[in-house]
Amino acid sequence: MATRVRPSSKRCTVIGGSGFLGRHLVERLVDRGYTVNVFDIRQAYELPGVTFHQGDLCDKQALLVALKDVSIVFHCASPAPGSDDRALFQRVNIDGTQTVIQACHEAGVQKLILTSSASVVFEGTDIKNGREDLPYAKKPIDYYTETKIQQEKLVLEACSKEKGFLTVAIRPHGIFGPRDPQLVPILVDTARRGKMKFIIGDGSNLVDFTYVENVVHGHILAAEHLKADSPLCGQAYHITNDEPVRFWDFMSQILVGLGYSAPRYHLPYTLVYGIALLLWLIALVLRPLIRIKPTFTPMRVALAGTHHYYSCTRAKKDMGYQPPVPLQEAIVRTVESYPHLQKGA
Ligand SMILES: NC(=O)C1=CN([C@@H]2O[C@H](COP(=O)(O)OP(=O)(O)OC[C@H]3O[C@@H](n4cnc5c(N)ncnc54)[C@H](O)[C@@H]3O)[C@@H](O)[C@H]2O)C=CC1
Ligand SMILES: CC(C)=CCC[C@@H](C)[C@H]1CC[C@H]2C3=C(CC[C@]12C)[C@@]1(C)CCC(=O)C[C@@H]1CC3
Repeated sequence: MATRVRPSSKRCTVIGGSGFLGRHLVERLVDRGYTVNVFDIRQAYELPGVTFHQGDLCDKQALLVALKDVSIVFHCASPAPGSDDRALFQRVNIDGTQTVIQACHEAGVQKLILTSSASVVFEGTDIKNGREDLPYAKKPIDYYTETKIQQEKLVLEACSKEKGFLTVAIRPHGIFGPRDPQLVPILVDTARRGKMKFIIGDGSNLVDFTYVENVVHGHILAAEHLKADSPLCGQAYHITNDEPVRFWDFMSQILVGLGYSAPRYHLPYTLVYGIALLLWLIALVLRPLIRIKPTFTPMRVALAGTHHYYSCTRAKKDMGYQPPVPLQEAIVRTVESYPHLQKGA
């Protein structure tokens, strides 16, 4: 009689492993002696010891090939948050995550670690030291967040000790670091277009920005602590730098580090939010004729002008999380990693 071989606990697949976070995660897993498969719609790099599987996570048959003999799956794929394609978010983040769960069951995967987002509780108003038991946002700030909420619920509800399938969700916030295609490049682009002169509000709002290696550390700790008798099963965990910083101080440090001027002039939050909302509506109405992408979307204004920082107490208690890279060192490493974005480069 054929017996099913239990996959090694150090064989894993990273869905979204070609992305910013995914690639850092893959590199760290390889360093720690894991055998890694990457599943992604694109192959962005090559790495010895890593097997790439190119495919769409909505395609179960393609996924099953990448999940063969694997015990841990990290799911960190998502369309870019800036997209306004609602159907794409629904297809990938909700339907696709259902497909991932189904494929994990069929392939005999034991653990699924989802990259969620701390924004699942954010409605555009202040959150100070928010804990994981805050309710999900009733009015999420965009389609991305709306589908991240549904995605997290699907993954956490799928956790079943009886079936031997354990799940956990990691909620990072404002990830930054080398190779990030989003935060620093958008910031520099805005500065180069002369639009980084203004501070929205009084500039005292505190926000979490999380260095990518700390986010990776949180994912690996979660995978290694997730056991049938552990408190992690079916739970969500904030993973941040645990050093809330003034949003505008953080942005200014990056800008000045790259040779640009820090924003100086204050504008009232409600005025900027109102203008951003108006521009967004105009862009929506004109969409059949012309595609306009405003720099200051209501979502970015809300993120730039409110307090939103989160407590990591649960992750510290249940998995011994401490951010290995402090914020100041993380900023220095990040600035040094973008010589091509320096002013005048
Ligand atoms: N960047 C940030 O500040 C934050 C990100 N997150 C979450 O972290 C995760 C990773 O984000 P990033 O690395 O920043 O994004 P990224 O855009 O760099 O990486 C996402 C990867 O998913 C892949 N992908 C997209 N659709 C796919 C599909 N249908 N099938 C297979 N692969 C697909 C992309 O090709 C890409 O390589 C996402 O789930 C995101 O929601 C959460 C909080 C903050
Ligand atoms: C005002 C201005 C032009 C700022 C530029 C920086 C922004 C692009 C980032 C500041 C906070 C970031 C952030 C995210 C994306 C990039 C920023 C808006 C997320 C929306 C990415 C996806 C998430 O899950 C939550 C993040 C919150 C913070």
